[in-house]
Amino acid sequence: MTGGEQYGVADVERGYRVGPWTVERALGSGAFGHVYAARHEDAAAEPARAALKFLPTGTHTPRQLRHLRELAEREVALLSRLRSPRLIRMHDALTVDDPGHPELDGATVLVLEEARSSLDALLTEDRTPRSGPELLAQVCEGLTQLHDAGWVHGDLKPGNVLLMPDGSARLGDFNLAPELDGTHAYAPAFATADYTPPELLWSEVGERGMRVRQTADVWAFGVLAHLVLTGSLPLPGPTPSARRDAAVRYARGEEDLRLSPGLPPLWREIVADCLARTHEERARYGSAALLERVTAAAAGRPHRRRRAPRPLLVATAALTALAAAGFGTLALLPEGQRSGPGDGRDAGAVSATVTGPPSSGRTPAVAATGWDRCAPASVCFFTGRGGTGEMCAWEGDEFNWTDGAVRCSWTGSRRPASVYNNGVADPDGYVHVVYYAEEALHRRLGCVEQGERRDLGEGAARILSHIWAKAC
Ligand SMILES: Nc1ncnc2c1ncn2[C@@H]1O[C@H](COP(=O)(O)OP(=O)(O)OP(=O)(O)O)[C@@H](O)[C@H]1O
Repeated sequence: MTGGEQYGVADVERGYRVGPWTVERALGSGAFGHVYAARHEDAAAEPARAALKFLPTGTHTPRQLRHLRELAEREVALLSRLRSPRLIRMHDALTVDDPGHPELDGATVLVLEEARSSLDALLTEDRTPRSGPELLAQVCEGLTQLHDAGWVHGDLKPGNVLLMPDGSARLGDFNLAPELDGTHAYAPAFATADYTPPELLWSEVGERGMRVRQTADVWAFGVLAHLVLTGSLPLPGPTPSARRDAAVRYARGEEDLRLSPGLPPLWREIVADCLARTHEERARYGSAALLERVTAAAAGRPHRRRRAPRPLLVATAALTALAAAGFGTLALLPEGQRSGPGDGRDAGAVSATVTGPPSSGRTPAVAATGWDRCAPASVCFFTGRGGTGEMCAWEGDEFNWTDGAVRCSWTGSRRPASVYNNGVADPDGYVHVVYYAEEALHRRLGCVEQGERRDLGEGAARILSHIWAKAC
């Protein structure tokens, strides 16, 4: 056996026995522990295999010893109290009783379910894995489970995201994870610089440790998401200390955050919100809200924000009555014209278009012309200039023009010639509209601000998707 790293335990040889477990091979090591694959002496035992994490003890100064004991206790406390699908499970915690090996004697050994690999290893093979979005959703689920139970992870990074034999992700490594005490928790000052939020980079470490909050994990998740989706860290600089300085300049408002252009549009606002400058800004999104947004982005659809409610039922009912009376679907028709019922045109766009809220005092769309056909809270695109011709309108979060509940049937053959953003105030500030030449928000063409009416020019390209945005 040889000595470990600064805080590590001694390396453990193949065949070493702890309780019923026999060490087979090394799986990985971190700043504090070495992890080994092991098999149970009873092949029929459940589980028959496990990962043994040896946490250090032994040859350290009393201060280091106390500190190391705390790390082990923290991880055991969390793992024995929390059982959630996205957190790695602990089957048992053992203590090595081996006076013949003083460097191991007394070490705490966590008997964990065995992962196949880690996100760190996956990113070494493939900088932007196809499974990235799905893994991020699972990581976010793990964080939410941890946060809901009142803990902070405190060291979220690729090495601490474990990949199971079925390819799914679970969070591991909880020796820095503190339990909340009110709004804060106290952790040892040992987080990884690239994943540490700016406010903790200059935070003081008191008697009880560093005061951390769950928004520290939200920042770390933003860094992780940027890395997994683009292959690069969000803050510039060739070394961790250069990136830490960049984080400080950013937090002071001296620099803007420049996210990689390779970051998919659906993820940009999520990552930007996770990497908001201050704890307060990040706290606006609890982890449950973050999970909703991340799950939607991982599924390739924008998050359905709660936009100002509109009486869609009323609109639809009014439309049904109009259709029954022979007026047909109106919004897709040239201005001022009607079609017969059952002409196969898109009713989804109509229901969001023809009828304004009763409180708006607008006349029904049958009488409306031009821009006025565009109901409040909607964005409307027209085949003619100045809001003339056929119109497609959306008020919700449907973003593809050729699939989903609201479709624009003429977009295959014609380009929009004008647009009106009749957006209303939105609690989250999503009032502008960015539009794209391709489905799924690819190839940005332009942006129309709240209240803006505009001709799109002769050469306007086809538009196939759009999204409500906080800024143009
Ligand atoms: N349950 C497990 N199954 C398989 N491999 C594991 C398991 N737990 C940890 N590992 C591997 O061992 C490495 C180190 O584990 P872990 O991160 O828990 O140790 P640590 O010393 O606390 O690390 P850190 O430096 O992140 O604090 C991980 O990156 C992973 O590769």
